[in-house]
Amino acid sequence: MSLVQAAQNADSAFSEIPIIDLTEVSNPDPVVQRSLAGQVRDACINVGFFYGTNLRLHAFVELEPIFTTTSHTCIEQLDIKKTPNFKGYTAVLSSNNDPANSGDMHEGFEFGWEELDADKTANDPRRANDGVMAGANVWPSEAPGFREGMLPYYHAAVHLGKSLFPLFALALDLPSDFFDDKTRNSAAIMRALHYPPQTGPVDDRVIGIGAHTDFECFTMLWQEPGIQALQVLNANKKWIDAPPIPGTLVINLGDQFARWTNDVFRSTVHRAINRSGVRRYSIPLFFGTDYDVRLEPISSCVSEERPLHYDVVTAGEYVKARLQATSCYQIILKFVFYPGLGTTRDSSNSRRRPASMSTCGARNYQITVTALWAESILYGLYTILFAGSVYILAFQRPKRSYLAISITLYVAITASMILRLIQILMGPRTTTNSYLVDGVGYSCSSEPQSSEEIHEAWMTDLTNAIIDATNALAQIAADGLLIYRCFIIWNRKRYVVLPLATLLLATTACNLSHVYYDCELYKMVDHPSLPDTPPPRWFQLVYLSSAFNTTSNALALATTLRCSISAAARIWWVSRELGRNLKTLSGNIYKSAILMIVESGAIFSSGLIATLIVQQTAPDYSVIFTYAVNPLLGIAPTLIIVRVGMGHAFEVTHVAAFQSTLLRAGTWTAPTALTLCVASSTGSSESSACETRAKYSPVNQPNAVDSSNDHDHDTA
Ligand SMILES: O=C(O)CCC(=O)C(=O)O
Ligand SMILES: [Fe+2]
Repeated sequence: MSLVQAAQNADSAFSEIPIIDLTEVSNPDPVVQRSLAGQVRDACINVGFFYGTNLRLHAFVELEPIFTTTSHTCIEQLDIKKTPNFKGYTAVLSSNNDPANSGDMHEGFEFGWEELDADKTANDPRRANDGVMAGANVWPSEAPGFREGMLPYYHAAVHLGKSLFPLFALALDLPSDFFDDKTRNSAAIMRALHYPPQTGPVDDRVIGIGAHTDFECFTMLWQEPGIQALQVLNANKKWIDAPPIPGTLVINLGDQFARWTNDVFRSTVHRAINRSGVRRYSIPLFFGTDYDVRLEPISSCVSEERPLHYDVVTAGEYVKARLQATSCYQIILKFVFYPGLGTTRDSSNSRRRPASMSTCGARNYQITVTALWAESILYGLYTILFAGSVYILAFQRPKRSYLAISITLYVAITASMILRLIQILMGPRTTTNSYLVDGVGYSCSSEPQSSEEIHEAWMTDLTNAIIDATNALAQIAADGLLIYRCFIIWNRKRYVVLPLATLLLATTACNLSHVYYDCELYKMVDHPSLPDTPPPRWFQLVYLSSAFNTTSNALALATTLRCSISAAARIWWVSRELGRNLKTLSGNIYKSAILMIVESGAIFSSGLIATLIVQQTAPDYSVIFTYAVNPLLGIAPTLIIVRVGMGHAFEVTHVAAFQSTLLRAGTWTAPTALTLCVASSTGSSESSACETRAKYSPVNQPNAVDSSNDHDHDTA
């Protein structure tokens, strides 16, 4: 009978799970293999589950310490939501396998391939291809025996799992080595699960593990003897018990096989409820193909009467989408801080110390209040500076554009501060009941969010979108000014500012994309029929928004830093040359340093760098820096604007005449083409320009300078 015919005639109203003796699983005799494959084929087509007996695999793993002795602080550090690769600890109720349910009543610990000698795994090139799971396992430091106990069992189970693939291949009328090149990297994930007992009336929406299918090729499940919990759904929608049978493993098919076989092999729905009155342990090993393998249907499983059931995706894409939908159930909020740098994750899965859940509750509130204080104090200083800039520039018509930049910056930064304040005042639960990892806010409690919390989360997402837009505007104004100043300081050399302008353009494009995806996110959560579990598009949007935010932050930092370095370098060089040649600057080193810091916008770049460092080293406190850096974005350019207004700004103008004057006077020794003058920036301050020159010129010949070249080049 063909596979398609067998599937059409399948009898899936089973009342028990078949048992297959796998003693001979490694016997190469084709007759033995075919007989075994026949039994496997029947079980896979009709039930999707079977018990394997005589496996010579001994799971004796002591799970007690990991779930009872290990301290909560230790284990919470390894929360799966804080690791970048879905490995680590899952708390009770923090995953949800059945979208109709409210959370799974189990906790678990998840890990993947690792050599017993951990150093070997780190350098194993085969592991580079582990898709969403790529990256090291995490192990609880307080239970060192856990790793040593689990890994030998893991290796033995993976070995056994590999030996089952030829049987599945033969069962599908394929050559026995069909899966060899698709299972080179053992995409095998093991979970140690602990089910607390559920006694008394049990809410059907909160059970051990809700109804689900597994997502890999097949699962090999060890169950603690003597405790019934696992149930399998038959075609009559009846739950059939699959009790533990000593010496066996339950083997069930997952969605990868269902996709590959166009549902000829069944990925059967199952669940677990521990009503035994005592806690229960189980250890599933989810065995998939390599993540880059495309789940293309086997041709013998597709026909006219059985058309294609699924789109083709890679195993990695499929597993990732399912993992996200299951384990991120609690993520409702999305915060992105400016300038951010709220998210600094690089996409290469590099591990960083996550913000810990210890910032939840009152502590988070305290940190937020401290951050607000820091921001307010700096904002106060900024306001004084801004008022000063308006006072100085209000009557200087040629400098109207400086005044416009100062006002734009102040309005944008004030708006973002006010919005942030509104966000905090309107979202007290969010402030006290969430923690941040990589720019995504998580609820601290494992309870599903109340409608008030969800409402607050919407508000947060909305205000975030607006704050991001105002920050984008402030960024353009601030960086635009810095770049323009560089242009002036570098004597209008285009090659200096063109790369900076390109960087600013790229930053703006990323910022706008970031705002766009924030708005899309808001639109999505604002929908009246928001599903309990975030749909895949939600994750896509969070990912895109975060990716653009990270990129724009990186570009903004690059732009600001390059501007600061270019300006500071030029100022330093010019001052040094002056000092060396005119020999009167030695007393002004201090002044030059201040000049370099203020006029290069280094105050802001230093703030950004400090924020990044704190995010990496003490992420719990990074909020304080993230808030404080906001007014700095205004302070740095406004300081420059004030100096320009007062006629003290550093200008390197085209004063060949000055140089030649000095040369003529025999005081100029630099062989370079340095053309410089420290002067004020307006035509009206001509005298102060000359004074400055006079001060720097030992021969005191200001009148010899051709002032016609010396008029303000800076009438932006
Ligand atoms: O623990 C069990 O019995 C079932 C576990 C399971 O189905 C799973 O983790 O996918
Ligand atoms: Fe399962």
